[in-house]
Amino acid sequence: MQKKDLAAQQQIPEQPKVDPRRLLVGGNWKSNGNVTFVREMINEVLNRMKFDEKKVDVVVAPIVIHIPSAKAMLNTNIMVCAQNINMMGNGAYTGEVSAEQIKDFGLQWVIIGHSERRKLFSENNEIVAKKVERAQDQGLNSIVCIGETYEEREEGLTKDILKAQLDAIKQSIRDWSKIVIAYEPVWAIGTGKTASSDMAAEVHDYIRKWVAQNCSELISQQTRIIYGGSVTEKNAESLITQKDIDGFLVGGASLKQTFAEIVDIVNKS
Ligand SMILES: O=C[C@H](O)COP(=O)(O)O
Repeated sequence: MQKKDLAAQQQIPEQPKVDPRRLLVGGNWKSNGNVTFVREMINEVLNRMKFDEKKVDVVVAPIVIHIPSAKAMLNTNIMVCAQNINMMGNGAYTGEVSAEQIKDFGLQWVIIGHSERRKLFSENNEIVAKKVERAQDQGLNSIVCIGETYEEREEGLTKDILKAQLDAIKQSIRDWSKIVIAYEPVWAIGTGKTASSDMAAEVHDYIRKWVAQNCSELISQQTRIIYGGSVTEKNAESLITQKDIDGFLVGGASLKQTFAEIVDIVNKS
């Protein structure tokens, strides 16, 4: 019997088509919080949020020892994300967590190349590229962070820096459906200085064009490019209404009730 006939006979419902460019809001908790924070934030904020999960993906990234309890406590429509993976895999690498272990634990998401890791832990473009390769090998969804410093922007180097960061990861990516690019201008992270919506729109347009030129027009239209850098409930609307901004990676505001307000704004956009 043909598959089609079998499906009709068994009345198998058609799988809903997921928009590859559905919106995404990530909460990056960085190295914040304790056991009580995780429990209260999840029970009192995250699990009370209402959003259309076909329209918006919501992920939260706790520190690694909080991942198991967060995963157990969170409603199923909110996914847990690792903040980092190593570039080597399993082995004698004290203190490191591999992409294999993240996948084995049942996570699907990881943040790679955050500017804090680039700056404080000397992760250069080559290391970021290796980590992206590891994540791709394990089929993990990667939120790959790129962005320029204040000095680089002042010197008019923003696009050169972004191009170098994107060029570096290009060879590591075999499956673009597992890649989200997070544009996070370093000068806007944790400073209260957000890129204006025009400024962010211009950079997101540049990134999308880079994807079109280096991969394909179709992939560029299906790739999520999110913004991060002092996103709050006050600026979220003006940013999310830009055509090339597909969501946010939120730091400070993801540690409180404001995260739910940001998710709500994105959900209603
Ligand atoms: O990963 C998140 C970004 O670093 C943004 O952090 P922020 O919202 O505290 O500026």
